[in-house]
Amino acid sequence: MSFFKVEGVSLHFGGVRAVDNVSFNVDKGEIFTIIGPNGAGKTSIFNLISRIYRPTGGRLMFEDQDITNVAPHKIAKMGIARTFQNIELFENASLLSNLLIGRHCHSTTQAWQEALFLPSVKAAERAHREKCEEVIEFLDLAVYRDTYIASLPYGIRKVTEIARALCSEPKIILLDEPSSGLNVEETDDMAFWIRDIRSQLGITVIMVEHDMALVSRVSDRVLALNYGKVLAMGTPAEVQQHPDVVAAYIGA
Ligand SMILES: Nc1ncnc2c1ncn2[C@@H]1O[C@H](COP(=O)(O)OP(=O)(O)OP(=O)(O)O)[C@@H](O)[C@H]1O
Repeated sequence: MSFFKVEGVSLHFGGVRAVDNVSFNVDKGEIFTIIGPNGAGKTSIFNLISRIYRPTGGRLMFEDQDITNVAPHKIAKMGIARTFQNIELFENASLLSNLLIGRHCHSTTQAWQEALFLPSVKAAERAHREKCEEVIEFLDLAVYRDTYIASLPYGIRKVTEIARALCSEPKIILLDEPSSGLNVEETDDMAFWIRDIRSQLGITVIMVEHDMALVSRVSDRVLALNYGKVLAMGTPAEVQQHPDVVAAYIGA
């Protein structure tokens, strides 16, 4: 069984080929990173996987199921969660409230049951809170649990976004530039979190990242894109030394 597969996927915006016939596989438990100069098509691939965009051609397979036409909310329910390049949290809510929102794809109770506050609703609520507390503990966020997002330092917000994605208990987490805006020490911590997400939680990581030191430290394999096309794929060292990749970055 192949875990996650992108097969000949394209995305065109008018005349712009943001993604042009791209194929790759990601194995279960892998840390797979997509790199490329600005405008290479990295975010477009994330938006295709999370179904924000519908591909112009090709298909996406997850655990041998064709997910090309699955609705975005169902993608989350199937076990694919993501973070965004520009943090997307509710600023005027506590860290814990933001995580509880991240659990909503697991909600099985109906509005009428919630209105009556039935025992099943109380049990579900307790389970949601327990999961959030587990994630808070895992990412060392307990001290910030009740703090409003607006009052949190940027680095903690980045970790909170990851926490929110983890609360949905994903099989794959898509991290869009996890180190952007972080200082050296915070980037160092981020490398540990990324590796722990894989090693301790068994979650597969697909990441878009510009910081090549971080890419080399954590990635099993790297895919390099330019102008929507695959330039190279392999270990971080193989891809970094690939002449087409070197040329793309020098020309960028
Ligand atoms: N909604 C859109 N409408 C039109 N063109 C778009 C749209 N989204 C992306 N593009 C174009 O598609 C190409 C790929 O963009 P994308 O954002 O995927 O690149 P990227 O590799 O993520 O870049 P960056 O590193 O700057 O975030 C670019 O030429 C971009 O201008």
